[in-house]
Amino acid sequence: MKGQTSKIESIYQQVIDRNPGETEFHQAVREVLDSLEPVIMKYPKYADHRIIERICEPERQIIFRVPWTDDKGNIHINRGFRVEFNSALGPYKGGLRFHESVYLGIIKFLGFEQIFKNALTGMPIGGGKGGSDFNPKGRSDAEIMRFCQSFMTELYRHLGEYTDVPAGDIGVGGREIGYMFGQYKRITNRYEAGVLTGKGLSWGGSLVRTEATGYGAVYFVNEMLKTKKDSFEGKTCVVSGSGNVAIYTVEKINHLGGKVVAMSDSNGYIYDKRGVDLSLVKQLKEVERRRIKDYCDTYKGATYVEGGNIWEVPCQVAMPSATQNELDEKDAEMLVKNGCIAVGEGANMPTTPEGTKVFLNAGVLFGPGKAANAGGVATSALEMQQNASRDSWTFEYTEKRLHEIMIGIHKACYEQSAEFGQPGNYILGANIASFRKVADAMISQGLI
Ligand SMILES: NC(=O)C1=CN([C@@H]2O[C@H](COP(=O)(O)OP(=O)(O)OC[C@H]3O[C@@H](n4cnc5c(N)ncnc54)[C@H](OP(=O)(O)O)[C@@H]3O)[C@@H](O)[C@H]2O)C=CC1
Ligand SMILES: N=C(CCC(=O)O)C(=O)O
Repeated sequence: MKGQTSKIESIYQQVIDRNPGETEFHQAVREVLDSLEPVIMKYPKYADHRIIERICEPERQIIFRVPWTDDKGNIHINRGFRVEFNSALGPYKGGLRFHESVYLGIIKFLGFEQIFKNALTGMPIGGGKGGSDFNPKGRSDAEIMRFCQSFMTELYRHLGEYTDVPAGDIGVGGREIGYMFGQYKRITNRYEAGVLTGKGLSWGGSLVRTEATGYGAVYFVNEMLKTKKDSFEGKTCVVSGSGNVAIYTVEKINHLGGKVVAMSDSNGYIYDKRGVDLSLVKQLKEVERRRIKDYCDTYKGATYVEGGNIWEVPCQVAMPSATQNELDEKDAEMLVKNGCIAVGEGANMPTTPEGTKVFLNAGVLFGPGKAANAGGVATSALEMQQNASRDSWTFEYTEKRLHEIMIGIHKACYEQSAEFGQPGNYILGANIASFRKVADAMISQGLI
């Protein structure tokens, strides 16, 4: 065992040395590698083929300039990224993030996570991610359109339904996907519906895709609760964020009898002890693109805490659905003290390693993002399937498929955690189940 530990340690050190300063990428790699020692012991073939070293190195990293003009005619220059991380299981598949904090390290953490998340879905999709340091907040539709057109004018040459298929993430929703799809179609002169997912419903989009990540995260947590003969019924919940993932996490919690008392955005959080009025949050966020604090203009009984930490709100189920490393060790200790029994990561890597340790040591049911939030990309793959067969399914059928996929992910994670001696450790189970799938495909496809 000692030999394998030092082997994995030296691989991790190599990743740090080769990718200096990319701390979020290092963190994502560390979490997976920490699960792999028993796998390498049991199946030495993965070490023989140096699979871990190969999986930690992206197949391709694309960086490009994105010039655009604002409504006053001023010129702006942003940087675009697409990391095509691993295509062992299918075309690169993963979102695009438009946020001022984006740099290569963020895209590589997201792309690395995506490899394993996509593998867990059981769908034929590889892992990739992209985006830009462009901040869409406060920009007009016309400015967003011009940015998206410029971004796609460079990226299109790397995309294709059988090559690389982007979708949304932070700052990229239906509006942005529409503008990028239009530019792709104009340049290529092809209606290649499967090249982007999250499309509009009237032109190739899939029902349930908007709801999928949030619904799926709740389905996953519900499966964890069922192992303890429990459910969302009557549970007080907190959901961070108020974007696509957060909104539909709240919706499905409400469907299952839970009550969400707090939501947030990057300026602060609202608390409504009666349960957040989701229709108002949708109006504020999806239609008017306003701040969550405006919720209190309508509901005087609700409170808004500017710059507040949402994890100070007592709850039984916490669903971090905003961004990476938003929930740290102190937050986890506070949640456990206040009676939290389950956590579902709707966001990608929202809990710090120290926070995760607190939850695991306290016996909290913990659903890691690569498993819990896989419903979004799974439904993207269902969109690709519909596009490929020029078909469009009903909401009920698509949601049933999504639910079955999430039940399957939970089962695979639980079984692998039990096989490797830690039943209910979903981090271990998710990492091992997904790694083995990707690694076996990589071995079959030769040294490429
Ligand atoms: N969209 C998808 O299909 C999937 C998304 N995810 C992950 O879910 C998370 C949310 O994504 P999504 O809902 O699509 O994005 P949205 O842009 O729709 O919403 C993001 C939400 O998180 C908040 N937020 C973003 N950055 C920060 C920050 N640095 N600090 C505090 N709050 C922040 C935003 O607040 P504000 O408006 O103030 O910026 C907003 O409320 C991300 O981690 C994403 O990677 C995971 C799987 C699928
Ligand atoms: N942003 C997403 C969705 C990716 C996709 O639907 O291709 C994610 O899984 O993190």
